[in-house]
Amino acid sequence: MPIKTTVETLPPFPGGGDVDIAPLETIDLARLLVRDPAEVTKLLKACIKHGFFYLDLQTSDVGRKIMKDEQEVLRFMETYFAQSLEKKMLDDRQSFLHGFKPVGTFTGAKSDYKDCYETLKVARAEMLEKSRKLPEDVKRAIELFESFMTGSHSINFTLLECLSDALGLIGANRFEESHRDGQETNTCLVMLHYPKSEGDQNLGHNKHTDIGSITLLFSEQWGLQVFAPETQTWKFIQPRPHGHATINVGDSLRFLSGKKLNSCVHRVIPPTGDSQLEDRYSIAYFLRPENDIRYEDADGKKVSAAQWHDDKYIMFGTEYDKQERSTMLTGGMEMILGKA
Ligand SMILES: O=C(O)CCC(=O)C(=O)O
Ligand SMILES: [Fe+2]
Repeated sequence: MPIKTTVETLPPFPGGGDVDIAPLETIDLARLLVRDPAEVTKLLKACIKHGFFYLDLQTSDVGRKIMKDEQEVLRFMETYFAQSLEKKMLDDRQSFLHGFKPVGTFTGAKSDYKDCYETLKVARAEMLEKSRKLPEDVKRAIELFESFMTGSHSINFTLLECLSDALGLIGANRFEESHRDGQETNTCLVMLHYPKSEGDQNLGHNKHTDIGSITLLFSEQWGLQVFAPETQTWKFIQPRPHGHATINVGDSLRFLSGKKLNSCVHRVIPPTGDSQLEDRYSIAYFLRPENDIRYEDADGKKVSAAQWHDDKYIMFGTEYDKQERSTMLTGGMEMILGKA
């Protein structure tokens, strides 16, 4: 019997008082796997309206397997990130796609702050070829990473196929055709750690839309917020551990859909205010299109997926006021949703 997530078992809000929670839809993976027409329509609606939803993983084998792997990846992360900065910096490849990134590389969740998270990235291509360049700790747990990333990829691909069906796309216009196996891509796994910290100049993860097509996100802890157009305020996403992933549409899928699908503007801030009172961990699998695929960006300019990826990462590190003057950070969504 699958364990069902109930409201009673969900983690309470650590900030105390009332919390404004984003009303996200829940989509059932098992129903999508059999292409249940009502569930496929529900998926499309969620991707048009908010571009953010929960995916129930409890009802299918692939879902239950990924939940099990996720627990092991979290244990891996606790051990990995507990190492000294000096040791982790050995995995820094000065890359947006591979290896370690220290805290403070990008702008933070408020002006004058830098980000408050470190990451370890594993690109799908390097995992598939079991590259010698992979971080040593990842190599030692290669079976886990292979299983987790294969499962994540197949779940995201199911979503992609269902969205192509729902939009009636055929032939080369189907989304799968811009995400073909064997083509160069920036698809990757990112493990994020927000270290416990108090009163310094680092805060959360600045507002943004995701670069790629579909993000499969796991976090058991509070901190993730979405900008709600109906109230023009930030709302927290209720973490739903042991049962659900959070999915969001990224810029690339929005652009590939001719801007029919929407992506959500989101950020991470400590639920207790200005300081991160506990270590927070999250895991994101970013499905991205082939590097050579071209689409029209938020300003109507033709750009390749690889260029959008690199330019957006550069924007993540650019000063606040320059970010505010560009449509890049939020993929043009602020023109639709309102300014976050
Ligand atoms: O840490 C999180 O929950 C979200 C991270 C995120 O939005 C991202 O890495 O794009
Ligand atoms: Fe994100």
